[in-house]
Amino acid sequence: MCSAHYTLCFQMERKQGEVDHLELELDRPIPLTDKERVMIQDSWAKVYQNCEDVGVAILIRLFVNFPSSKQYFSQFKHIEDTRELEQSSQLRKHAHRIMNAINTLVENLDNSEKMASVLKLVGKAHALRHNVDPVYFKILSGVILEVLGEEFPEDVTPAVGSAWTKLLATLCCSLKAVYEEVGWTPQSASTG
Ligand code: HEM
Repeated sequence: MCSAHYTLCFQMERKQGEVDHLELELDRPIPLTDKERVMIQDSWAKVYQNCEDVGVAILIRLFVNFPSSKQYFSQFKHIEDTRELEQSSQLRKHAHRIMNAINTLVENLDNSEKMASVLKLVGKAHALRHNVDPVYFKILSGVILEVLGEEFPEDVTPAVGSAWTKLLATLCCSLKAVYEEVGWTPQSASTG
């Protein structure tokens, strides 16, 4: 159900070949090289200067292209108007939280213990408190790659994009491992 749903969502946006490719890329964590760490940190410095706008743009893209991802947010799950969504304080707060968490990961690319502890907290909160299907982390990762590539074409070159794909694969795989550790099952989710 998980991966079928994911594929279905992505078919709205992408060609099947690209879906398979991205799904595969996000499915296995590959260690970053030193050069890739620098590429991520340099490009993130630019992105983080526009933290609020980029965070909101990412979430708007997620919620407009994949409306089922809104189901978890009590305050805007029924809102369809993009401008109204943009004004939602719950959305803006979550955008801020995501950007902060990514910032901590980027600042600690060479500290795997710190990265694991951040991702453990995020995974536990989403599995146990918010009951979010982990498929949405992959969907969000695809959206992040897309928005960064479009908004920062000079900084996010294909090589930089591929370094980011590796980092997001680590994020998705670590969160999946936390979900497994806490015994989350698709049946327990309300995927409405
Ligand atoms: C990189 C991915 C993400 C990060 C770093 C992140 C981060 C966070 C953090 C730090 C919180 C507060 C945690 C807490 O309740 O203690 C939070 C809350 C939440 N997140 Fe995420 N999140 C991510 C992706 C998602 C996705 C994909 C969804 C669902 C589609 C989601 C749904 C929620 C919901 C429903 C809440 C509670 C919101 C509220 O109470 O206002 N998150 N997130």
